[in-house]
Amino acid sequence: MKSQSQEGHSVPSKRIAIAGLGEIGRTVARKLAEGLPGLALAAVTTRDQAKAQAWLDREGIACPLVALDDLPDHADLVVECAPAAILEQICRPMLSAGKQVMVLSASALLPRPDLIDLARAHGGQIIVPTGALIGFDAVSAAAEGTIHSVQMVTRKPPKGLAGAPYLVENRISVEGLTSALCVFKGSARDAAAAFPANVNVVAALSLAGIGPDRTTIEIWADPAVTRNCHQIRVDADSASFTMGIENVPSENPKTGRITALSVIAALRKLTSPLQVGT
Ligand SMILES: NC(=O)C1=CN([C@@H]2O[C@H](COP(=O)(O)OP(=O)(O)OC[C@H]3O[C@@H](n4cnc5c(N)ncnc54)[C@H](O)[C@@H]3O)[C@@H](O)[C@H]2O)C=CC1
Ligand SMILES: O=C([O-])CC(=O)C(=O)O
Repeated sequence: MKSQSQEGHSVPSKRIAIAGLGEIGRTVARKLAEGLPGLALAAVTTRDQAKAQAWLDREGIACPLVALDDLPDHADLVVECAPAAILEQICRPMLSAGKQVMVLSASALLPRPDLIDLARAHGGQIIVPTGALIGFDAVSAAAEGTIHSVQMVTRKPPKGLAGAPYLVENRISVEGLTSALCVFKGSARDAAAAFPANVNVVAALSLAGIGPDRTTIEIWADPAVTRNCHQIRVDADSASFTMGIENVPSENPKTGRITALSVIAALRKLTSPLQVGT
């Protein structure tokens, strides 16, 4: 696969595969198929092959469907946008082959620091995009100095939290709420285990800043909000700042629409002659 450089030379494209053709995967696949400079959609891996093939045909996208283990043969970078449960299956073969994985299921990364060791040992790389959050530029800059605290408050419409393991195990119902209910307060590490598909954002934030044990979060099920709202307060020796984002939910109520766009922006940066932001 080749693409044209600005001088008109033909240069090999970076081959991108997508693992998980759901809300994020479909948007990213569409964009790659339309064209992103220096990047080529090289493969897709998904659970339901027939459904995925039907979608690719409808979209007019020609792209092989491959098995998880075969991803390293097809791609230089895999965008992991699949259920957290298969993070390891996606990362291990790619990282062992010295390749890159863009990880969206950041919650599943926290209990698996060995994947970072694997990347280090083989010259691979895990990239965690800002995803549904904001301000990792400032947080990672502040982390070069001393960050005293990172506190986050998340408010989601109840259906954006329904079914989370912590709610099920503790028999906390968020159905029919008439006022906001604080369903969790604790560390990013515990939140990621308790709400693995709902607050990947705090896992990613903790990796950008002071780690999963010192980053704290409150999670509210709030019937008064229609968006996935995140407020962050950082206190550091270089700056104090507060940041907020109100994400429009996608067809998957747990996932903000901006997430796939963050992936596309991060992919674009990989080959861009101009990079803005940390
Ligand atoms: N870091 C962040 O800011 C954010 C992370 N996320 C996370 O990103 C991931 C993807 O999110 P969505 O696209 O909204 O989820 P989704 O549920 O819409 O899509 C996941 C897709 O993976 C597919 N899948 C299931 N088993 C598979 C397998 N064995 N192999 C390949 N594909 C398989 C499913 O069929 C589905 O199409 C989730 O883990 C989600 O929690 C979501 C939003 C923000
Ligand atoms: O972090 C997540 O998994 C999703 C999220 O909160 C959002 O999209 O706003």
